[in-house]
Amino acid sequence: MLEIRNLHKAFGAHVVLHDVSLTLRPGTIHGLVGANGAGKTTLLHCLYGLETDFSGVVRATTGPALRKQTGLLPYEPFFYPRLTGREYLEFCLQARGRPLREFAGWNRLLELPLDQYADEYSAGMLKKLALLALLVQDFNYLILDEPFNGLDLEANLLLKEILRRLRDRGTGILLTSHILGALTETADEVTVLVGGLVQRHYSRAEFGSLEQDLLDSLHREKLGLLDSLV
Ligand SMILES: Nc1ncnc2c1ncn2[C@@H]1O[C@H](COP(=O)(O)OP(=O)(O)OP(=O)(O)O)[C@@H](O)[C@H]1O
Repeated sequence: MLEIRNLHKAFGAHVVLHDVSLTLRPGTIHGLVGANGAGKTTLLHCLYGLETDFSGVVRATTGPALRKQTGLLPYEPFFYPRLTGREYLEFCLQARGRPLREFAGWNRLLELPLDQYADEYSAGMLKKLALLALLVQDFNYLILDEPFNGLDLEANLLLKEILRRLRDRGTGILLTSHILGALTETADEVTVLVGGLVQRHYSRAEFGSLEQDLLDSLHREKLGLLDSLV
């Protein structure tokens, strides 16, 4: 299990995460939802060790160190423009000390032109390349920041199915999305972050009220704003 306990993170005087706790169990998909600026990416960065200046506990409760058994899809992955897709995948494997392998199986699904340079890829193709680099590595846990963003309809459907199958064979997946349907169709539980605080954890059985709660809080906020304007 990956555990975040009492995570507190500030940038200077700006407190971005207040005492956040959540767990990612093997064989589950855990969705993280929240408004722009709520702290989702910061939370993922603290979990993965890209931010280190925080208080609280982040750890894998069993097995090797968290980063050894976890793959991260950053919100904006970096690509060397003059590496081909295939070279990028090989680079990712080598950087992890993993043996090189054939990518054809997974790429029959994603259909990337692996021998073209990354700077010839569209934004959606780059997203697929970053996902492919994770899929070929068989991680125990995946942390995915907006994995559906920028993918075409077919790739969105495919990714949902891939995530469900990985979950079913034991992978723990923590993902953020602004597309509520993508979360409720795949996730087993959802955590709502508001202003860096966990507002509530929802189990799958509670997803019906999740949409209504989000709508209510949105409406309350917007109506309050409207009252002050008109
Ligand atoms: N390196 C940084 N320095 C200072 N402030 C930062 C830094 N990174 C993030 N922040 C601030 O932390 C807050 C949370 O940002 P974060 O990117 O975690 O939000 P988010 O929930 O992922 O938003 P979005 O949905 O827009 O991606 C924001 O107010 C942001 O301005």
